[in-house]
Amino acid sequence: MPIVAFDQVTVAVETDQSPGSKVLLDGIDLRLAEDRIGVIGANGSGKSTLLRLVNGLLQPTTGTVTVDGDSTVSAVRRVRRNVGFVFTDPLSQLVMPTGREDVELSLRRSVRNGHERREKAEAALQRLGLLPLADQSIYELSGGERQLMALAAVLAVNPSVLVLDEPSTLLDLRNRELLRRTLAGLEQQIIMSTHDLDLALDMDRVLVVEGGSVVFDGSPAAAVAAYRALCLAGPPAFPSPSSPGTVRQPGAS
Ligand SMILES: Nc1ncnc2c1ncn2[C@@H]1O[C@H](COP(=O)(O)OP(=O)(O)OP(=O)(O)O)[C@@H](O)[C@H]1O
Repeated sequence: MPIVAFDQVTVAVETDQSPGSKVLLDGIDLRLAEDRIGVIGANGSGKSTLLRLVNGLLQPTTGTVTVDGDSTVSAVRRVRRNVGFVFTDPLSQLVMPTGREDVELSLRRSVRNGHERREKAEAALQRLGLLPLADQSIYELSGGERQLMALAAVLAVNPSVLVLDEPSTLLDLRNRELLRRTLAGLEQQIIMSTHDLDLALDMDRVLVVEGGSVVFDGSPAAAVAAYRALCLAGPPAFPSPSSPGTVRQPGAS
């Protein structure tokens, strides 16, 4: 598996509301080498910000993020070839009139031959049961259908790391199960944020993000318990340090 490493990462931005800098992430030190990594946490805790660092969509203010040793700043092109990113909102990703055209577009750089490209696009659509919808306008698809279409476009290029930002938000139960089965069958390393705690339990390792810090890092069951405690009882109701996994205090490096 690839290794995604965060070394002393902070992200800070300036906004009209905070002319100094607003810290979105602080003290992130991670070495992600497992096949399936989940990221959970409350709204606005910093999950998307963390994920966007992995393929260089966002650059750290301080510290470094690397994917198999490639910096997301100095080697961003190589990182982007290796890391596929699926956005929460499929309309921020799907730019062509139909899903088929979108999948073919994403293959344009890696597959020069038009016939081969069409075949690969067909296979990617087939894998997610999307062939019947492939030639329909993106705007005529339901939100969930679009979400699967965006996943198909990213999977078509076979990235070695797949980053998914809340991929099941728009999916019904049947399509959520299709997503689970599809993800389970992939050889890629997966890093996924989700509010769906069942999906989180499918992972090998789960990070809990709160207030821009990773406050728990460990097994899925322990992480979900930590997150529930955090939400329901309020901080600092984390599991005791003897629980499986690592409890981290916000801001600690
Ligand atoms: N460019 C930006 N400028 C200012 N604030 C930002 C910026 N990007 C994100 N934020 C803020 O940073 C915090 C974390 O945002 P982020 O999108 O990472 O949260 P999240 O955990 O993914 O939330 P959700 O579960 O609601 O999707 C939020 O308070 C958000 O408003």
